[in-house]
Amino acid sequence: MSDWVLKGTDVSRWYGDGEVRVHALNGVSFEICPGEFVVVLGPSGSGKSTLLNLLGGMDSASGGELLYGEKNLSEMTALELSSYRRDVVGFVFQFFHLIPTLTAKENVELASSITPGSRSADEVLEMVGLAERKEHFPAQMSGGEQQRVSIARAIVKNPSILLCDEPTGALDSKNSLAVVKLLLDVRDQIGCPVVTITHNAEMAKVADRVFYMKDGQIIRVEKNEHPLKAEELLW
Ligand SMILES: Nc1ncnc2c1ncn2[C@@H]1O[C@H](COP(=O)(O)OP(=O)(O)OP(=O)(O)O)[C@@H](O)[C@H]1O
Repeated sequence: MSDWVLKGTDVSRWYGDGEVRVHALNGVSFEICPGEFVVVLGPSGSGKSTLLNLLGGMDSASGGELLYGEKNLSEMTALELSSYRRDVVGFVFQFFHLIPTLTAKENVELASSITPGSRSADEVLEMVGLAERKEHFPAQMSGGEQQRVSIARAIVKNPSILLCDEPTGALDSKNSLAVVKLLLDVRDQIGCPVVTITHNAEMAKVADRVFYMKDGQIIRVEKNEHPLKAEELLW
């Protein structure tokens, strides 16, 4: 068994051609290891979302190799990539993206219904502390609660990797801390690695490793020997 879940070697993503070519990602190499919590930090335009989209199979690299097990994501067929997104990856977005006409439980069940081997919606809603609110619609819930539902929706599939794009970006400090704590709990209970983009450098203190990005490159990887607990953060 390999000691990584995803491994990128010289991964690039560019848009356009000739003089107008934009290098969103410029030859990055990295590994995402089992059970680790990775925070990706960097200024706007540094390539964070591009990297996350490649890891999630929502976009394909222009060059280099991105391996999940023995499979290069860039060489997968559309059908294989679709299964990868459905069965392997859990996504959490800044603005939750819940379906407004479905209850919390129905939002979660929609995800479990398309993925074989999923957990039960009741179980994961309990895990995220929303057992009492599962029949509520998104509009009847706070932003923090909606993000909890979106985390439940991501983990009900038993993902092999959880990807989060600014999961606290739309939340106040109290709810942000609760979401960080929940993501750490999820990592501990499900055991999947978590990769999260943030603009908040404080969040990096709970990470096992921090990827610092600039101009389409990972310019530094920092390993935290003693990651903080969510309760210790000064948000
Ligand atoms: N579809 C696209 N076509 C052309 N250029 C793009 C496209 N997507 C991203 N880019 C460019 O690639 C670079 C990296 O963008 P990316 O969204 O990955 O940065 P980011 O670090 O996530 O930024 P932010 O923090 O603002 O979300 C930027 O210069 C961006 O303008």
